[in-house]
Amino acid sequence: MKTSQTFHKLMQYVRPYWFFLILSIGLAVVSVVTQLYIPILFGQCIDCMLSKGHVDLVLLSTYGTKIGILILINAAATWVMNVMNNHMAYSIVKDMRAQIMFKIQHLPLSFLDDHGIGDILGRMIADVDQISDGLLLGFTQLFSGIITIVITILFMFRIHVGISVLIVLMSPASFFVAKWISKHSYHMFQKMTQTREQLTSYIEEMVGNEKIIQSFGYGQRASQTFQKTNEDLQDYSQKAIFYSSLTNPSTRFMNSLMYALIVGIGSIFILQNALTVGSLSVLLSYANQYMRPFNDISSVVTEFQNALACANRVFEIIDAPQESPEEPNTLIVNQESVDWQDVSFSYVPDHPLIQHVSFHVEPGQKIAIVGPTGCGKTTMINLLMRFYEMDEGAILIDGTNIQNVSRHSLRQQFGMVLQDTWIKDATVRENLCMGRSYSEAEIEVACRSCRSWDFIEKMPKGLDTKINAHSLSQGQQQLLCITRVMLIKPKMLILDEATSNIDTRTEVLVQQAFDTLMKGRTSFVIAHRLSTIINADQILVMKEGKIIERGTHDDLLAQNGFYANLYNSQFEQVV
Ligand SMILES: Nc1ncnc2c1ncn2[C@@H]1O[C@H](COP(=O)(O)OP(=O)(O)OP(=O)(O)O)[C@@H](O)[C@H]1O
Repeated sequence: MKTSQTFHKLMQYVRPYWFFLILSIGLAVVSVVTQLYIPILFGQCIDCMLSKGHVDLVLLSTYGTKIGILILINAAATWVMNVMNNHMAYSIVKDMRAQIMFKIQHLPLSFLDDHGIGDILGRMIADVDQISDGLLLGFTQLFSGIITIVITILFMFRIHVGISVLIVLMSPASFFVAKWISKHSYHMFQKMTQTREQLTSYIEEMVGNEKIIQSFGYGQRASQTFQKTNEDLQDYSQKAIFYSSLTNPSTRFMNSLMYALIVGIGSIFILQNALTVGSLSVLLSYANQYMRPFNDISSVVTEFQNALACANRVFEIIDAPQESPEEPNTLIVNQESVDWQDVSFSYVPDHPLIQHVSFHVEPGQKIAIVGPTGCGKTTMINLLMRFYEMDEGAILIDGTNIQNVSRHSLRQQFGMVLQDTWIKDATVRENLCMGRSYSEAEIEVACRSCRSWDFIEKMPKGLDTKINAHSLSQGQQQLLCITRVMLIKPKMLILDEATSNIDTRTEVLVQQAFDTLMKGRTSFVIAHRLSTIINADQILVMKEGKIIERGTHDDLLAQNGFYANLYNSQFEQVV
């Protein structure tokens, strides 16, 4: 997106706060006018001091009082303006984060899969903070800076046209120096933001998987990669700061040159009686006031450019195409029969994955999907739940095409227990109920039937014990997740069996809990251990996205094909 487009989009977030913006600009005018009038009064004070022993004290005290009042008005206006600006900047940032959060919930899963959590976190937290800093600086310094420049020119020209023209002509020099520097720093700020993003993702990945890293002895390699990215970040940050820190000294140098020139030329005008000493002091003070916003604006521009780079990344999320609009129809399920009709799908165009898959599931049947890793088992579930939309074919539930009903009503029919358990930092009860209300008896029955009551009962406060993912074993987490689904009483089930990292005794419990849950429900089971699906009504054997064999366990063993091989090899391993 072009910088002007990003700026325009950013301004749309400012629009709801137009009242505060106008108030802030009004207060900036008051602050600038009072600030500029004070030097005039000081100049008049100087001209009251005619010579040694000749001071007009009455006039001096009148000017003194006026100066005092103006200082008070200036302080009050500046303070209220800052409060307004803070309110605007933080409100805009709040709106932006809310919109990103909303958007994330409506983005297709493919966007989240492609970008990763670290990247999205970085955009939502660090980038939005940077936008807030840029906006705050923009509101506080850009507006008052521009107003200062305009009003100072008017005040200066009233005092002496010649010197005012000199000041106005010389001022762009320092501005262009600053602009040249900020162009270079923008590039570095962009690299700095990208690298910071990489670092966030990397830390998140490494800390989240610390146990695996330790067990593989990958720590040193991980540290080296971390160190390289960390050093890059240091390098880009230092370069960005190096360029941007050049702005102030170089513009100040240009200003000092101009200051010296005004004093030289001004003294000639005083000698010719065309200017008083007081007026020259006012002009010098104005030259200073006039140049300050240029210096401020140049550093604001640098900061604002950084904010625009971040805004660009934030808008990439906000503007990303949403999931296709929801169908108004609701899926009503009575029988729970499922039909897959010639379904094909690929994540990447021209790389077909699921190819012409068709099968029929009778109500209440248990369907097991087996096959080597990467054959597309999880993808089948992604299509059934419409996390991804199929390219061809149709899936019908009780004769209704799932494409023609709302995703929400489709997903409501299913209870899912996945390998990755999700335990909130909350009480056992909150983890089980997930915002719904159940009676104490309902919870206990569900817990008992799903074999989780034994360990919940032993907890210090039972259902009201606070838990998190680290305070429970993998098996206990699984049992809680199964109980959670049991409480919802879904019509159909999707189970991704996670029996690999739990002990044999708990595995038996989990299996019993799964069996209880599946009783009478149409269930899709992604099976990793074939011993757990021997009693499935239909086993679909997948290879490279196609169903290559199907039937019951006994049918498939009798076929003595791929499944029989797979089963025998697992069985041999166990023996
Ligand atoms: N979001 C994605 N974008 C692109 N390719 C993907 C995506 N998700 C999965 N794949 C690829 O699709 C193929 C099938 O993945 P899938 O997760 O369905 O396999 P699986 O049979 O469930 O494997 P496993 O048994 O290891 O869980 C794999 O080659 C995988 O790399």
